[in-house]
Amino acid sequence: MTTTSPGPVGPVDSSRIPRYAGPATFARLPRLDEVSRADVAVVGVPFDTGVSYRPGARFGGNAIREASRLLRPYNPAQDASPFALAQVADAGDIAANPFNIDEAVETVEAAADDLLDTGARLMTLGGDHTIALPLLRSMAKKHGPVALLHFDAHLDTWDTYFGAAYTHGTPFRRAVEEGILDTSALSHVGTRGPLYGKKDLDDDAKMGFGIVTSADVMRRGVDEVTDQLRQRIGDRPLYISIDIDVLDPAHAPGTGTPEAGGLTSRELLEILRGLASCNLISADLVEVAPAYDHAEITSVAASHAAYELTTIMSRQIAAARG
Ligand SMILES: N=C(N)NCCCC(=O)O
Ligand SMILES: [Zn+2]
Ligand SMILES: [Zn+2]
Repeated sequence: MTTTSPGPVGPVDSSRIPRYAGPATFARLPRLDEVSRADVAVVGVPFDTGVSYRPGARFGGNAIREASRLLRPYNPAQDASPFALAQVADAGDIAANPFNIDEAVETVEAAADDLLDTGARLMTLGGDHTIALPLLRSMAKKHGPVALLHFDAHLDTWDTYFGAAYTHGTPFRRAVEEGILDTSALSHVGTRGPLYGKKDLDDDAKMGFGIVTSADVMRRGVDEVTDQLRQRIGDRPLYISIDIDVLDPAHAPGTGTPEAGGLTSRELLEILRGLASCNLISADLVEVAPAYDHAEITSVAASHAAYELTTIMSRQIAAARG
């Protein structure tokens, strides 16, 4: 006897229920507890105790959910209906201790482990960049050391702040030290802005990172840059971490450590689309701080970036299923 599976539960139909009605989930998708399991779990991490300047990214995930109400089910840029190809669901938030960074890092890692154990890929909505470390630990337990594509104005490979090892400026140095990254495939994209000294760049290069600066994207163009990134990544398991401050403050004012001269949202979305053939195991999008936003500029851009990443993962899940 053959049983026909009902297929993925998609978003609320905005032609029947106005898109501004009801509590927000990412893209109006079902909650994880409303479906039996998810291929892609969108999960929030409301945590911002690791920031060095403006706080507020603890509210980022919910701001992105609110801004994502306008996402529609068909993605023409990738010719795909991501929420029909795979079950994407909103897994709610990981409750991380705001008064104890070490404990919060452990909580995020354990929660990510639990979600990965169900076979889901993660689309994590931050939160500040500290959370990339426990997420990468969890990825490495499942996949071994992973390739990293890091979109950010900042290197985030600094050593410590005020003696603290776990901060939003230090996750990738910790990750390299812990051996959880594949150091033959590490790239920063969108880097710019003043540093503490030239040594920041020397240290970063010694860790294995290649840099595509924000100015490189402008001079060389999206296609050439994306080709280069694809070649460096190959077919390795890839984790993408997007700090929304990779965008120019004109495109993302709502963030904690803004730097002038960044990418446009169009450039970011096009680079992401160009990575659709990579083996994307999970991704995060961090540092949206809605108190500094205007008219949801930042959270709309973030919701679209998360939509492209989700589309890439859904397509790959569907392709692997055959
Ligand atoms: N990860 C982000 N957004 N920023 C890191 C900036 C670290 C600093 O204050 O030098
Ligand atoms: Zn940054
Ligand atoms: Zn960052």
